[in-house]
Amino acid sequence: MDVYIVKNQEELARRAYQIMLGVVHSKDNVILGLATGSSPVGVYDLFRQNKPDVSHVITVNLDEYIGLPADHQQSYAYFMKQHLFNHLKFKEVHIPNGMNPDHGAECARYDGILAANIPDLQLLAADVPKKAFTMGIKSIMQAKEILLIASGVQKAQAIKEMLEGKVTQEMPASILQNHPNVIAIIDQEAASLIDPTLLEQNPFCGYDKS
Ligand SMILES: N[C@@H]1[C@@H](O)[C@H](O)[C@@H](COP(=O)(O)O)O[C@@H]1O
Repeated sequence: MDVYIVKNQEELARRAYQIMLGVVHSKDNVILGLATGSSPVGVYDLFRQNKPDVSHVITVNLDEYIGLPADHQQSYAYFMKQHLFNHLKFKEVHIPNGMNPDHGAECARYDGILAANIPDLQLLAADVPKKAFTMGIKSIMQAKEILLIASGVQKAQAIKEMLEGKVTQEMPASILQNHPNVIAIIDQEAASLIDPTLLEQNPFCGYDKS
């Protein structure tokens, strides 16, 4: 895993955008796996501002709440439209259909697994469903390249465990230790608990002091 530590969320978004743009420009058919949540918002802002040609790019989102239609403001489909899909013309965009009553069929269709194991789901608003369709770890591990971004002190313990701990289901991101092509961009707050000797010993670790 190549780990880059950057100053703040703005720098993180800039670096992540550059890497994604490199992938977008690298060939005629590109498939991007995309997430929602707060982490990629700055990256999507840069896509909207710069409007690169993505007419050859297919996107596949990670997840969707079961029971929410795509036009519901809490749905991930709505989030993606607001932040990205209403502003750039992709070749195709794919998000699990939260309204498919046949969950097995929807999982099969999306090559994912039923009932997302999202640890903080109970912290979400009461009107948000407790279950989601999500891409499985196996599918994620089949990606040719994985870009992980993390910012803020609230991610520090998870980042430490992901990099330093053993590979375990309790810390799903730890499995990325076994993927051959991962770039992690982490801001200083999220990197604050990483053992400094790990950073010194790892030739792939970069530390951006700018
Ligand atoms: N559906 C999204 C996920 O795709 C995302 O990985 C997660 C992380 O959110 P954050 O970046 O806010 O930590 O949020 C939601 O659950």
